[in-house]
Amino acid sequence: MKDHAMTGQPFQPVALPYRKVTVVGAGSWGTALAVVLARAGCETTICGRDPAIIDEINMKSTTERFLPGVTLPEGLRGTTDMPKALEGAEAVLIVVPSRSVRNVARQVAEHAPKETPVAVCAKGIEAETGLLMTQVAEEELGGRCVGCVSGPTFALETALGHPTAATVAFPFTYGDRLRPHESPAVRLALSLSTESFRSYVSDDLVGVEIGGAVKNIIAIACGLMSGAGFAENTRAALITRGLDEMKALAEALGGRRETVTGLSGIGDLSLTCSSPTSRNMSLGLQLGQGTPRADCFDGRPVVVEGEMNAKSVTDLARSVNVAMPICETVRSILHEGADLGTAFANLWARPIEAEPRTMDLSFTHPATDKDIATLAERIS
Ligand SMILES: NC(=O)C1=CN([C@@H]2O[C@H](COP(=O)(O)OP(=O)(O)OC[C@H]3O[C@@H](n4cnc5c(N)ncnc54)[C@H](O)[C@@H]3O)[C@@H](O)[C@H]2O)C=CC1
Ligand SMILES: O=C(CO)COP(=O)(O)O
Repeated sequence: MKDHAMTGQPFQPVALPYRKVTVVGAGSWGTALAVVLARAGCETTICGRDPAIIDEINMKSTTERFLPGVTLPEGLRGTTDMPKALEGAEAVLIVVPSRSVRNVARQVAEHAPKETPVAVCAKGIEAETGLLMTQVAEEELGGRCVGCVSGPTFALETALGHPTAATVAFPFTYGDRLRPHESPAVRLALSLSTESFRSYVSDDLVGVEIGGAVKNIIAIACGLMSGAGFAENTRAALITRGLDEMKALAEALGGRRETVTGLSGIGDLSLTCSSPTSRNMSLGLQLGQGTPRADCFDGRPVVVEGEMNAKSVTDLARSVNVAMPICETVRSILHEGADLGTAFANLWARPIEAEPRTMDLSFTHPATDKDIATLAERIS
């Protein structure tokens, strides 16, 4: 690195924030991210498919369904016209539920400038393919640079300006063309920087995305157990062992262990497993209390990523021989008709294992069928 001619200090390369960004997806998280971008001084367009929501954003600067009580920044404009929204965009954020990412990425590919980087902000694994969201988007986006934004970020708190931090992940190198300071991660992190929103950068897309996909399932597990009447010991055990499942899957897929201890891993896991604000935790709580699935959230359709992802994540884990007993338990309850009490009693009665799991040891658990039945009875 060259020294600065005047000061003799090492020359620091300058990265510039993106100045014109389009957010595709006008739900809670898309709008909250658009709020951050607009507050950071970025020319921000939000592209949604529901004209009533977009009219409310443009005419009243509110979106009561998604961010109740928030006044949106004046500069934030909404549209349902995707080609217009993507015209001249320097960066694009795709913020729709994971099951819609492929479809939306395909539309973005048609209309966004060829060089525009795209960050996917959904948390999940594609059911049909087992691909990460960035891999799904990459398949559709014709060579554009693809990354993601993830972290412990409840949308409403973010939009209300509560101090929040997230990780922006993109590749740092492209062959020998890009250097870290030229990565879209740094430029987007600068665009996502305000007095209350702090961005970190990473090039470990696998580690970041596995964190986001797995934490939702563990949050459902925590909700189920809290709803069934158990307390903090149980939740702490599920969070800690859930982190171990996250770490094992991330590493098996080529992610880095230290990423899992960052914002997108333990950060998001601890947030989502600790608060009924989380839709995933809340679904678990309601089911654990015995509410029928159709009556959860008063019958409103709500995005609960962990529900479908309990299946896609465990399918992926099975394909790479990673044991994820908590996620498997949630899957068995949500998708295979397992009884909540019996499933959790069996989870607790698994053979004794070593911590960390890299030590390959296991012993038979002394619990008898009667012990398991007694615990199952307490949970049901
Ligand atoms: N709400 C939150 O606090 C956070 C959510 N996320 C993630 O962001 C993703 C989106 O979640 P939310 O915004 O909360 O959901 P939401 O339910 O609030 O909004 C989803 C939006 O996506 C739109 N959409 C769905 N399918 C579409 C399609 N095919 N084309 C165009 N628009 C489509 C819907 O119309 C809706 O506006 C999820 O993967 C979630 O896990 C991530 C961080 C925080
Ligand atoms: O991802 C989130 C916070 O980081 C939002 O969690 P829920 O989808 O469970 O509400």
